[in-house]
Amino acid sequence: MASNGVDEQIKLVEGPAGYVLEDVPHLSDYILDLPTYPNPLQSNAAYSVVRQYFVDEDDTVQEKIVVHKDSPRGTHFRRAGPRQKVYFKPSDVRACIVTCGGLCPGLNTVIREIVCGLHFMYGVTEVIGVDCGFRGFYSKNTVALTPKTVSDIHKRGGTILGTSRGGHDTSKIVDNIQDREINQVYIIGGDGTQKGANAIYKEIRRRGLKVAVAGIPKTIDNDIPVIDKSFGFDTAVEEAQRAINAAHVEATSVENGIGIVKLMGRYSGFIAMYATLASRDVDCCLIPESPFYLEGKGGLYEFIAKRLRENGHMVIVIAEGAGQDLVAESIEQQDASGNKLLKDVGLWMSLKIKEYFAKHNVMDITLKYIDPTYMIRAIPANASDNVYSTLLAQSAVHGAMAGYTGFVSGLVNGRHTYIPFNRITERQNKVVITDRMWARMLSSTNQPSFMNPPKGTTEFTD
Ligand SMILES: Nc1ncnc2c1ncn2[C@@H]1O[C@H](COP(=O)(O)OP(=O)(O)OP(=O)(O)O)[C@@H](O)[C@H]1O
Ligand SMILES: O=P(O)(O)OC[C@H]1O[C@](O)(CO)[C@@H](O)[C@@H]1O
Ligand SMILES: [Mg+2]
Repeated sequence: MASNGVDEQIKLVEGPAGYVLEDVPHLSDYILDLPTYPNPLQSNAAYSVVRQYFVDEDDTVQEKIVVHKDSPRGTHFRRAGPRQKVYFKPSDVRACIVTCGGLCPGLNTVIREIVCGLHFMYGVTEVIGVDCGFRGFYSKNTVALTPKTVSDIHKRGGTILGTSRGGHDTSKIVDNIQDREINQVYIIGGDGTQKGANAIYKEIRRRGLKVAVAGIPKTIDNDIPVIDKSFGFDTAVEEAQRAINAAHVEATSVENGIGIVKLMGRYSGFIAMYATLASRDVDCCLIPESPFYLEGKGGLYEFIAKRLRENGHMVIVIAEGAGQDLVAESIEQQDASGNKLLKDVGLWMSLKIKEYFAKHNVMDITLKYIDPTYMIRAIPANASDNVYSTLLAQSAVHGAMAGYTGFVSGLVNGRHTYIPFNRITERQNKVVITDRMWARMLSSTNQPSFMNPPKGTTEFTD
């Protein structure tokens, strides 16, 4: 095994033909002579009939599956799933679960399936929930979680544990983990949360504790890299259809009707792009990754006037992070986690359009602005996200029981894997506007590319 020796977390294993495994840490990397136990699943009636239920230690999943005949084999991740041996005696396990960051459909499903997976697959009975995010470790009481208490929570939106932004104090959190004799920590949250989880893992390792830290990436914006998509994303896109439909009905019911829908997406426009593609009623989709301008040739005002003349109505979907540089602002504000607080670009754009059409006497318009922001994330997961969340949770449980730590459970090319924290926190996933998906979206709306703002007009102001 080759380790780069720079960061104890990065474990690289190289093989023939350019094969690289970006492996995840294991408790045995820093604690010697750990005892192992046979996996209780071997005698579980549901699983023992499955041939090859246990994952081979050497199974890995390739990151890039489109290759040429001479391509190197490239990066791989460890395949998730149950191992023959586990590193925890079930009766010794004391697990905890925490949810942090914004809400996302499926959070309760993940909580439920960690509790039920630990209980029914491994016979673990001690699972506690941390109240209200990271700060709950040191400022709140915990709640006992049993299969009974979580049995129907997947039907509810939100998180039964509560969530928060800010309040991450690594040493206080790890002190608390130590004091409560917790030895498995399941951390559900987005990019910020997983950075926090990484810090917790590193501190636990520095103290030499036998505590497995497993992350389950959560982001409604789909902005976590490497993984195929995040749980809850499908549900959010589906719910966004209701707002787009409403905007379309409003716009088509009047002369020169314009419906504007603002959707979530702080830095990444995935929800807006997929919701637009799914709907086919959208005339223009604006996302943070693709700057646009209002005035002049090729600008938004010109396009709106053209569409209204052609069709008599139009629908615009705008991601909340789009066009932020257009919205005049003096003081930049942040939330408790340090995330930039955004201006309401949907409202701003609605006012600008109304003002422009009135001032220039272009035509009489009727504009309705719909902001379903929190409605698309405060709902229970749909069927597909429920199944997906279940498998992510079960993978995390299998990984922690097998002694892996410092990892997130994630889907890569349709297979469940364990990915080291650093790989998902080092950058954000964004819509690549030179990729085919954005081109498909453009061809569905036939909107301007906004690539060539006319000279003389201020590029990003009106
Ligand atoms: N770099 C960091 N190191 C340690 N903790 C962090 C870091 N960034 C954020 N956190 C903590 O993680 C938690 C959640 O962070 P944040 O509010 O940014 O949400 P998130 O996990 O990114 O989810 P989302 O943005 O999808 O809603 C907060 O408690 C915050 O203090
Ligand atoms: O208002 P809150 O709860 O901070 O959450 C808003 C943010 O959360 C996100 O959904 C990410 O989870 C962003 O798209 C959005 O800007
Ligand atoms: Mg975030």
